[in-house]
Amino acid sequence: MKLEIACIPGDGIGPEIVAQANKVLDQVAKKFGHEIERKEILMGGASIDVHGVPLTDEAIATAKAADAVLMGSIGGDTNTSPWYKLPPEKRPEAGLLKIRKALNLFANLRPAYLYPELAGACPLKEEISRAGFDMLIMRELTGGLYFGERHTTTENGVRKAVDTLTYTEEEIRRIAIKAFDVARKRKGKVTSVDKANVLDSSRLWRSVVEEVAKDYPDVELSHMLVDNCAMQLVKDPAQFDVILTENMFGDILSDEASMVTGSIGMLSSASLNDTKFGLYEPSHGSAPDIAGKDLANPIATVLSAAMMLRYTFDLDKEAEAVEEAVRKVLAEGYRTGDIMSEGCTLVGCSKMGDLLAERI
Ligand SMILES: NC(=O)c1ccc[n+]([C@@H]2O[C@H](COP(=O)([O-])OP(=O)(O)OC[C@H]3O[C@@H](n4cnc5c(N)ncnc54)[C@H](O)[C@@H]3O)[C@@H](O)[C@H]2O)c1
Ligand SMILES: CC(C)[C@H](C(=O)O)[C@@H](O)C(=O)O
Ligand SMILES: [Mg+2]
Repeated sequence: MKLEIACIPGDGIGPEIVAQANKVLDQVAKKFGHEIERKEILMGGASIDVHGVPLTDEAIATAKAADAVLMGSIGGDTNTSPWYKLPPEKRPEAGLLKIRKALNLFANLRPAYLYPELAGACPLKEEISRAGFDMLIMRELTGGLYFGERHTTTENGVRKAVDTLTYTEEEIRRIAIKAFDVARKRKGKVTSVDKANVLDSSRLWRSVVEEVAKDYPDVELSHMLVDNCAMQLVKDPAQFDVILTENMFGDILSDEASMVTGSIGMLSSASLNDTKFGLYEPSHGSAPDIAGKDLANPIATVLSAAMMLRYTFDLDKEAEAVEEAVRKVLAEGYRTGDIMSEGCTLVGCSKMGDLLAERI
C-alpha cells in the first residue's frame, strides 16, 4: 500500500520526535511491504521565520492532498520567543488552530494508558498506579472558546478582553457520536464532562449527549462536572473509559491525564473528521526547555503514528507492531529522562527511536 503522509516537524523538539516516528514508520513499511511518500510542511514558528505567517494556504493544500498528516509540535517559549511579540493571528499556535479548522478536525482522541512498566513514574499513590487505568479523552476540537468571537478594547481607560464560548447542537452531536462509537469498541462507558451548573453551553451539551445516548443503549452514560473530573482523574483514574468533553476542558484534562500515565511524553493523539483523513500529533508542546538536546521522549509521537496506521490506513497489524515495540522497549527497561526510574537504562530521543524501530 502507498501511504502519502504530510509531515510537520514544527518547532522545538518537533523535528527530533518526528524523525523518530519516521524511523519507526520506515521500518513498518519495510517489514510489511508498504511504500511511504512524504511531503514536508512548515508550520508554527518554522513557517513564520520563512513566510512571515504560521501556515500558508499552500501548506494547507499540501496537507489536504495527503492521506494523513504527522505532526511534531509547534510554538516557542511564550515568555521569551520573539514570535510572541507578533499579533495573535500571526503567532505559531494560530497555524495549528487554522489547520484544525481548515481540515474540519473536530474529533481529538487522546488515549491515556498507564503501562504497567511505568507504574513507578506515575505520581499517584501506589495502590492506584498498581491497579492501572486505560482511558480515552474525546475532545471537541473546532468549537468552543478557541473559535468563538474575541476582542480586546479599552473603555474609559480600562482594558477589557472578551472570549466567547459557543456550541451548536450539531457540533455537540457529531462529537458525541464519535465518543459513543469508540466506547462501543472499548469498555462501553462514556463520561460526559461539562460545567452544566453554570454554563448554558454545557446545559445544551448535556441534553444533546442524552439524545445521542438513546441510540446507544449498550453504552453506559454518566455526566460529571469538570472540576470534579479534574479531581477524580487523580483520585480514581480507573473509573474512566471514554471522557467526552468540549475543547478547552479537553485541553486541560488531557494534560492532567497524561501526567498520571508517567509523563506528557507518553500521550498520543489523533485529530479526525468524518473521512479517513487525520492529523496525528503528540498532545504535548514543543518543550523549548529541552529542545535540541536529544532529551525528548518520542513515544507519544510514535504512538500517534500507530494511530495513523490504524485510523487512516486501516493497518491494524502494523499499528499493533508499533504498540508492541513500545511495550517491549519499556519492558526491557529503556527510558528517556521524563519517565526514568531506578534500575532502568537512560537513553536519548534518537536512541529510543532506534530501539523502537529495531523491535518492529
Ligand atoms: N500541539 C502542539 O503543538 C502544542 C501543544 C501544547 C503546547 N504547545 C506549545 O509549546 C510551547 C511550550 O509549551 P509548554 O511549555 O506549556 O508545554 P510543553 O508540553 O511543551 O512542555 C511542558 C513540560 O513538559 C515537558 N515535555 C513536553 N513534551 C515532552 C517530551 N516529549 N519528552 C519529555 N518532556 C516533555 C517539557 O520539557 C516541559 O517541561 C508553547 O509555545 C505552546 O503553545 C504546542
Ligand atoms: C498549542 C495549543 C493551541 C494546543 C491547544 O490548546 O489545543 C495544545 O495545547 C494542544 O493541546 O494541542
Ligand atoms: Mg494542550
